[in-house]
Amino acid sequence: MSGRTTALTPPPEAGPPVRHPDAPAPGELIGAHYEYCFGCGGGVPHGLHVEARAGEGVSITAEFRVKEAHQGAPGLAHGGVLATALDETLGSLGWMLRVIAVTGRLETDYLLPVPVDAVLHLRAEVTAVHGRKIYCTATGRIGGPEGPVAVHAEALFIEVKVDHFIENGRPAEIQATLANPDQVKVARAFEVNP
Ligand SMILES: CCCCCCCCCCCCCC(=O)SCCNC(=O)CCNC(=O)[C@H](O)C(C)(C)COP(=O)(O)OP(=O)(O)OC[C@H]1O[C@@H](n2cnc3c(N)ncnc32)[C@H](O)[C@@H]1OP(=O)(O)O
Repeated sequence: MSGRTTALTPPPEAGPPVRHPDAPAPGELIGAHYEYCFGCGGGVPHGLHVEARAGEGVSITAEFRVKEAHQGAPGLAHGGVLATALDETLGSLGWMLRVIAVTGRLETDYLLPVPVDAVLHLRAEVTAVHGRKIYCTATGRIGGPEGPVAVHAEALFIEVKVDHFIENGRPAEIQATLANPDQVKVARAFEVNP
């Protein structure tokens, strides 16, 4: 890697993103990729429960309501939680490309404080792809989908195979995940064979 700016700037030979023909239709709700994901899983009581939908092109829209458990300062969302919401939305872009990808780099700008109970209206899109490297951006707005931008991120995701999780995850969770037909269905949706 040759420095921060370069890492988030696609090289000239990078190509435009291509929406996969089997990507979910615009507006379609994308379920949690893992029940115990802190960003989207329904099995995490204090999780973010980000709800993502397929967008136009290679984009995702999502919503996250800030709860009391997400505070950093009194009545305000913690910056790390907001970065998680951006990260989660960006991670869902894999559905549009039909690849599994993990965050390599995430750079976040915080423009406005986000109060508890506010809904963060998120939008992420892929800007370029180069080999396994997926360049993308995301914004989170408050006060409505067209409201002012409260947070903005530039990110680089790296495509991985399912082995990435099998080799690195804790065995108990990996075994439970692979024994769950719903989870296997999610993995198949990405055209990987667990
Ligand atoms: C069972 C089913 C499960 C389904 C689960 C769905 C999960 C979805 C989850 C979504 C949840 C939400 C999202 C989450 O929270 S994902 C969780 C947070 N992220 C991680 O845990 C990732 C941890 N990192 C790694 O595992 C490895 O470092 C990866 C896999 C990323 C790369 O290691 P790998 O050995 O594979 O590849 P490589 O090192 O040859 O690099 C390849 C290329 O990439 C470039 N590069 C690499 N890193 C960086 C960087 N930091 N900045 C700039 N560039 C970087 C590198 O220069 C090279 O470029 P080039 O030289 O080729 O030009």
